[in-house]
Amino acid sequence: MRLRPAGLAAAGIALLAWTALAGSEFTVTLLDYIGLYALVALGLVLLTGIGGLTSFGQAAFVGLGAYATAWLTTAPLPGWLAWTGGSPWAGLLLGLLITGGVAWVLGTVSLRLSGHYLPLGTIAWGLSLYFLFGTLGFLGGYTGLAGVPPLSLGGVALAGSRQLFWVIWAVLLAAMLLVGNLLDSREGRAIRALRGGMVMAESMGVDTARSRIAIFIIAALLAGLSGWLYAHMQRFVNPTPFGLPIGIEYLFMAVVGGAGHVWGALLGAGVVTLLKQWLQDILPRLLGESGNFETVVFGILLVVVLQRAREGLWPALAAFARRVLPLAAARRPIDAAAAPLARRAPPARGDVVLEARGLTRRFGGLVANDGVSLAVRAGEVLALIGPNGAGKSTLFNLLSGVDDPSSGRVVFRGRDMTGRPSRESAALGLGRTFQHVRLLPQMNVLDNIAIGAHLRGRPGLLAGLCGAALRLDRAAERRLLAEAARQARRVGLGDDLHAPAGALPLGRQRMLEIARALCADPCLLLLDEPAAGLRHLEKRALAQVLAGLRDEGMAILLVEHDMDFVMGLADRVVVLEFGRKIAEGPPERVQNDPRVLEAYLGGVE
Ligand SMILES: Nc1ncnc2c1ncn2[C@@H]1O[C@H](COP(=O)(O)OP(=O)(O)OP(=O)(O)O)[C@@H](O)[C@H]1O
Repeated sequence: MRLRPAGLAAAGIALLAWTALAGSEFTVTLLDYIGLYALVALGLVLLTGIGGLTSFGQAAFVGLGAYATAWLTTAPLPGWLAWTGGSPWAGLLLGLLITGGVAWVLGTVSLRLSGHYLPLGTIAWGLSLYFLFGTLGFLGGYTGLAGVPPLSLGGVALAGSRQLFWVIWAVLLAAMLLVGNLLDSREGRAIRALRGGMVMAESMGVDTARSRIAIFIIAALLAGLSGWLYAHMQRFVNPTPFGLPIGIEYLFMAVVGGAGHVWGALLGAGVVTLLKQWLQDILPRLLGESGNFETVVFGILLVVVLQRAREGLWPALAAFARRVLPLAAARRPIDAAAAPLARRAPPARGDVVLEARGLTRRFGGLVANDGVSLAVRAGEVLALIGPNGAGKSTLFNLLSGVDDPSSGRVVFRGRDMTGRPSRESAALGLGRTFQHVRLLPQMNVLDNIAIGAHLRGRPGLLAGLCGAALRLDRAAERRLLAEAARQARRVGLGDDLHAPAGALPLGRQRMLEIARALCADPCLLLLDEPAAGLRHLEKRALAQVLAGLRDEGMAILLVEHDMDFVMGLADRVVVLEFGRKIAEGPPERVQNDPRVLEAYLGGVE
């Protein structure tokens, strides 16, 4: 008999409940702290491990949640808040509102930063909020606010750690369930796509700025929720637990546990909290003097984890469990009977789909594209060729909305798309692949392909996030996955649906990118060197797929260096040299054009 992961989780929860009932006061208090820390680490899993945005400032959001409720429940309230009666539940509402609002403002400002500037930005506001907590008189300065009342449910005060245990862990498990649901959805794929790079995500139609803000706010709300529980557990708040060192510790928990996995948050919080406790006991005894030696050990451990198990402990633990336990594979069934997704009205064969009108792109003094014009029609394959550095990739970026021309216009399906973001072209039916494949290697083939269908399931962001978290999106999700499976089969990936995309050989990864583009129901495909790195048979299969798509009326523009591939497939060829178009026409004519031979061979006798 095979064990189901959900069964294992239920056994773990039962063990936890038993520990809470039978364990000592000390053990239960430790479990309470693990639960509180895991809530914050869960936000970091979403934000950092999955969304790729590193934050050192989460402790400050915990502080906002804690101070909001501590103030509301202890201070003399102004008239407009009198209706709350100083209730902890109103404190929760206020805390979440303040945390969400501050996160929205900070996110709007700091998520514009990229690379290492973003973590530096989070350190800056993490420090600022910490000092703000200590400076504001009505928050009690560095002494803090005392006399915070306990939570009460149905008239029963939850004053002890044993009673609070049930609340903390119920909140944590519910949050883990909701975040897990969210990640297993259309919005979740969009969030995961952020890690594959903004260019890829935007090309699939994801509004990356909105998705980044959304996960930033969700992570902050989870931290604020933890702060609320913390304040009513401690019954006292001061700034110390909300400073930068604790912010770093939260990140440490997520990284150690496995920042890319929901369960990694719990594992990391558990391991770090227990280890810290143990080290604080044992190190002073071993060394014969007191001090924060555990911090030194944590620093060393972090280096070891980053070197030896960069993905954290959870993937290693899961792999071990798969080896020793008869675990059932978690495969989502594909509902072949799911209603097909709606399709866009295709352009008539022969209609101009995409036009470049006098495109020029200058990089300083270098003119990478110089007044290039071309048109791609429905039902044809147009190949863009030219020696290295001729300006093909630059033109591709202009046509797909990744870059803006210095002058000239891009017209797609009759609309001027010059200067518009690539997701708007994607919405109009432009699908693309990349010169260097961009996919999510850990995610399976099916989900990678389904990212392409992002714009074909269309609830707004908030409805999408809530619907996914509450599993209200299952019917739509079945249709998206059925479509992804259909496209996978179309390019010959039908047997690889559940394999991690990173495990495929390069040729099949390129096919995956084509299936992902097809999943968007495009009328134009831009393929950047699709045959690069493919073996002979793979190239033949690719040519067959592309010829089939052309016969269905697809417009295809491809950049390619492999001349046999181009000449066998293309209906027309455009040749660039030094950024200028030097020839255009059917393959046989272009092949014999003296200017083309000159460009490629450096002259003809
Ligand atoms: N972001 C940039 N900044 C400065 N110069 C650039 C930039 N992108 C491209 N270039 C320059 O523009 C010219 C055209 O480059 P591009 O990559 O478009 O050529 P290509 O035909 O795609 O070459 P390859 O076949 O080698 O990929 C090159 O001289 C390149 O160095």
